[in-house]
Amino acid sequence: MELVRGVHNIRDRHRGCVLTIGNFDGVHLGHVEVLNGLISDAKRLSLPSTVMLFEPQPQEFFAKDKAPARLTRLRDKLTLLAKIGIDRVICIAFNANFAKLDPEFFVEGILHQQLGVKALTVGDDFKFGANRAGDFTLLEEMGRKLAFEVKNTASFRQQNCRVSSTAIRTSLQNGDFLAAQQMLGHSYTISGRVIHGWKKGRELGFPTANVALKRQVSPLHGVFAVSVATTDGILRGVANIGCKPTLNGKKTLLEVHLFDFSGNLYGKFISVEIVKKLRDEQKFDTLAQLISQIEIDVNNAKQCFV
Ligand SMILES: Cc1cc2nc3c(=O)[nH]c(=O)nc-3n(C[C@H](O)[C@H](O)[C@H](O)COP(=O)(O)O)c2cc1C
Ligand SMILES: Nc1ncnc2c1ncn2[C@@H]1O[C@H](COP(=O)(O)OP(=O)(O)O)[C@@H](O)[C@H]1O
Repeated sequence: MELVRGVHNIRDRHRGCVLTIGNFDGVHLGHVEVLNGLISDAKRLSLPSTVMLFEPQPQEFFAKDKAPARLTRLRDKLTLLAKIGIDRVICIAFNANFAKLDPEFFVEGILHQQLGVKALTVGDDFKFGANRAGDFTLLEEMGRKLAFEVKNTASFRQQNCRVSSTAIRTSLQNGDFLAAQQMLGHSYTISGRVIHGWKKGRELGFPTANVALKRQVSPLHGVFAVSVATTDGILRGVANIGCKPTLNGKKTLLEVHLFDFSGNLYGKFISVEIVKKLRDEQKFDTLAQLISQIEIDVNNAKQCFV
């Protein structure tokens, strides 16, 4: 799969494609439905299936810290899109200039002239351009004028509910990982590089691999049983997503203590699959109390895997 970063990197050889546009946060089953339609159109027209996505996601650009927590960071979106069989991703830097683009210019200048779109698929609620003034009706009109097909995909539903990133976040927040997994079509994982922490974990007897959450502010908080993909294979463990109030921490981190492991993970990329919530994070009066509780957490997490 080819990745094109930014409008300025679109070249003549990218002209002629079948396109869909969106955030694809989670790359859930609703997205997969759209993407499979895109791939079959691409085959029919013998053109590359192309996904245009935005980084940061527009809501993150506008609402900053108040934007909803992300389900998947760009790297994981790209892995999932490649697995589905998408040929090309165009990742647009969503900034103040892009947000100001006139909807007609976006369609005529970028989609038509630069990308030579022959078929465009968008979700049923797609809005675009300055003030979200562009909509499906405008796309249809411009498609007729500029000779490209326009398709609107109906909502993908499960048990009478529309599968959406919001519904998945809600399931995760309610601790219903099974429902989240059913909507995602894959398990919920948080991934990232292991960074240095306060080196307190080893003193407490529970070293923890710390993952910075960056854009993927977690929709989850608390202590969880986890299954972790590392370069040493799949390992099990227990994780805390929180700011460690007992040590007066401020920043939310994902910290994982792996069972039966004593290697060095700094700088390595790990994917943490959340299996079950064990409890909420707590502020303890003493470190001894925290250690006793983590011992209980370890036992409870191990029970999840028997
Ligand atoms: C299973 C588990 C549960 C934890 N629960 C809490 C908690 O309830 N409250 C808290 O303040 N810190 C909690 N922590 C975080 C520890 O305080 C933290 O791992 C420790 O301070 C080490 O930090 P470091 O990796 O930066 O050295 C937990 C850690 C783990 C592994
Ligand atoms: N069982 C284990 N689980 C997690 N990390 C481990 C384990 N054993 C060793 N490590 C290593 O130790 C580091 C964590 O030790 P810790 O004292 O908590 O330091 P830090 O505060 O930098 O995270 C991890 O990043 C990893 O490289």
